[in-house]
Amino acid sequence: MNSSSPFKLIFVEVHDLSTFVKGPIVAGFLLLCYLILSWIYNVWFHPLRKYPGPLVESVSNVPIAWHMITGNQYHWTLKLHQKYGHVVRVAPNELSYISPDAWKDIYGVGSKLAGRKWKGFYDPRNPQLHTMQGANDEDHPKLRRIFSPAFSEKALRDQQPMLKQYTDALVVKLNEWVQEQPDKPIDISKMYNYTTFDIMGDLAFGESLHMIENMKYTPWVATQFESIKIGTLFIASNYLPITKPLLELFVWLNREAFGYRLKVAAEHVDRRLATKTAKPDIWSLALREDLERRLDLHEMHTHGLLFIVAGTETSATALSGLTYHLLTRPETYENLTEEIRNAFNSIDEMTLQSLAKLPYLHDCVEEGLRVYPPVPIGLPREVPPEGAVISGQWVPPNAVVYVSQLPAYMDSSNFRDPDQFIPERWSSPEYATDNKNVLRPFLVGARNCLGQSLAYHEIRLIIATVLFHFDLELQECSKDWTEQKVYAIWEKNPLMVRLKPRA
Ligand code: HEM
Repeated sequence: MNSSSPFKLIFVEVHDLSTFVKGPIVAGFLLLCYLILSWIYNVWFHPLRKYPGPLVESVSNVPIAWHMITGNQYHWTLKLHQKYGHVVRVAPNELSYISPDAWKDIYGVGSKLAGRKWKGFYDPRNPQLHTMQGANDEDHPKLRRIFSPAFSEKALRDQQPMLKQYTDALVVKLNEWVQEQPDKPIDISKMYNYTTFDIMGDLAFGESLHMIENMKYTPWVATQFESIKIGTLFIASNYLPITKPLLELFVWLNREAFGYRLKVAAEHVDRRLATKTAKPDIWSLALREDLERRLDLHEMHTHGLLFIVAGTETSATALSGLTYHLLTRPETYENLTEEIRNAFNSIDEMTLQSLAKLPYLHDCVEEGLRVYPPVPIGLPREVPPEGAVISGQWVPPNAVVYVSQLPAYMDSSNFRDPDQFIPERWSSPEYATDNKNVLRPFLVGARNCLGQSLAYHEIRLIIATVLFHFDLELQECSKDWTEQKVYAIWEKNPLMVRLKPRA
């Protein structure tokens, strides 16, 4: 035996073992060879080798998958950007950006990447993607044209009575709470969720989900949070293909549960379609006669599901973040409350249009979206076969790229005092050097958020209604409320506040 050759040593010794033991040893050896070769390739030959990033992240997908499943992706990406600058190689084939120009290059109008949603993140089996959100570049504008009239300023004006109906119901419930148990704190974040779900139920299904009324989630709505969290496991498995068979088995074993979300959405949509109603909801505008593209029944169901997923938790998250930050900065809270209470003598005077004109409310909402964006991570796109120039640098085909939202908003190269909640930065010359156009919580370009105007109206109306009627006090147990995990979206903790009817 030649003792100078370790490979020979292994093979000779393996040769003497039983086949039962030999198999795993050979497989392990081959796996090790594969890993070493791929590490060498990733460091010295990979087309992204020139991009800055830590060595381990550049050679292996384990760190990104780990941070994803432990809910730590945002904090980890932020640290990497603070160390390596505006673009970081966060995984062998993946780049994260935090510069304003990257928004335009990746998602902007005319970008060839905008519609190339990375399948590792946007799983084609997810029914929510059998919609405009998952449509190709040819079909997307046609589908979007079907629904955009339902989100126009005119439609939103028509929907105002419905929006006010739910904010009134919220006030009734909050008043009942205060009268029955004046000293007992309430989870205001949950109340916001109930409100946005009831509103979207009305818009997408023509009926309330009765969550404000019952003060609890329906089982169907509760599965939305679980499914998003489980979804993170599926995304992570794309980085570690070895785990895929296990997850596939899990899907197969739970196939009924996976179908449940679409099934219930379909029942709601069917009920709405069977109702002849003059209500100005989404379907009254989406089923017009003059359309070049018609939806089949499955697409109606999947779009119903999309609106509920996209248009509820997001707005409620923005509201919760805004409320928390207002309550941690008493001066700001008082200024905003004063602006709202001075602007209206009664709640009936409060309209979507009048709220949109309140300057301090505007600045607070923008700042709330900056420090606590509902989608804090990056939404990945795949570079097309011809490659692309992003933020002034060439990126090779098939690389996965995105702008990481919260890391971009928390970086001192974009904002002065980035981790402070300072609404004044949106209007004061003191903050003129802030890179304000990096704030894109609704994305940019043709694939941006269809419900952006609705979301702004909802956020303004709900926060203004609450502050008009009540004084709020943050409870000690929620002092560190933003210390939360992120599973694509925030895993929100209860936001406990004490309410007092305004004096
Ligand atoms: C603060 C609240 C909201 C935020 C931050 C937000 C953010 C976003 C973002 C980042 C996207 C792009 C998703 C992607 O590329 O994967 C998106 C898409 C979308 N959002 Fe929102 N959203 C909000 C509220 C709403 C509301 C109230 C609706 C109403 C139903 C809505 C409906 C949609 C739809 C339909 C899309 C898909 C658009 C397309 O693919 O063309 N969103 N939203």
